[in-house]
Amino acid sequence: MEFITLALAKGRTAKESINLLAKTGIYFADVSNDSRKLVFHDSVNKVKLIFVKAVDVPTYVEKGAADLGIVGKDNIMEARADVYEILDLKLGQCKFAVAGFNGDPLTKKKVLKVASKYPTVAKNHFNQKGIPIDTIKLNGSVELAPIIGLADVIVDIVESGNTIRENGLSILEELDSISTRLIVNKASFTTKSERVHALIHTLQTGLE
Ligand SMILES: Nc1ncnc2c1ncn2[C@@H]1O[C@H](COP(=O)(O)OP(=O)(O)OP(=O)(O)O)[C@@H](O)[C@H]1O
Ligand SMILES: O=P(O)(O)OC[C@H]1O[C@H](OP(=O)(O)OP(=O)(O)O)[C@H](O)[C@@H]1O
Repeated sequence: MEFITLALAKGRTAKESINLLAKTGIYFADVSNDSRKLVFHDSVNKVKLIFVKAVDVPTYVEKGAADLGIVGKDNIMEARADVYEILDLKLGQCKFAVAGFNGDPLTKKKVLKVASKYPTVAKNHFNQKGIPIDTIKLNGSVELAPIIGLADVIVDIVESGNTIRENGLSILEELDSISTRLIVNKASFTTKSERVHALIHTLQTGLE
């Protein structure tokens, strides 16, 4: 039997994802927090696990470098990758929100300056509302942008709300709910149908 390749997002959801896989019997003996290793094998179930930066998982799966991927809905939406989104793994639950200073009307400015790690998501949202924006792509500490005057508002992830609160910002609009999803390469879904469906079924059972 050939190995099937699963791309797993590094970062805050990695440990829980690996625990979920282990619960279903897909087990990688040498995975450890301290290791810098990026490729692991479950030779019983013939699954090859590759550790990929979260933002890159949709690309690996769309291009067929991985048959399946485990990644946040935020990264799937931003990448607009042509993949199948199959399961909600219910990990990494948070939501997208527009945040800024309370009382700042969103439409006062001619062109709203929006800072985000997710410029495509931000553009889509404000396009739908007919509000013209300039996006400023940042890679972290996005909440700084309105404070420093780099942007009027941000589009970012909110979970506990602590980061927003502790930086004197408020949620101005709540957008999509986010959680970790299982995605599948479209060709693999057909050509490796048996293996892919078995893995989907295994994960589904683990979620129950
Ligand atoms: N505060 C949060 N609470 C819950 N889930 C979150 C939170 N922030 C991010 N996530 C989810 O976890 C995934 C991984 O987040 P993480 O911050 O580890 O990735 P990243 O932003 O790619 O990391 P890095 O900061 O190293 O670039 C995100 O894509 C998102 O789906
Ligand atoms: O509502 P909270 O529970 O405070 O979580 C939200 C924060 O978590 C994420 O940041 P992350 O920790 O990935 O740091 P970053 O600034 O480097 O993106 C996100 O971008 C928010 O800043």
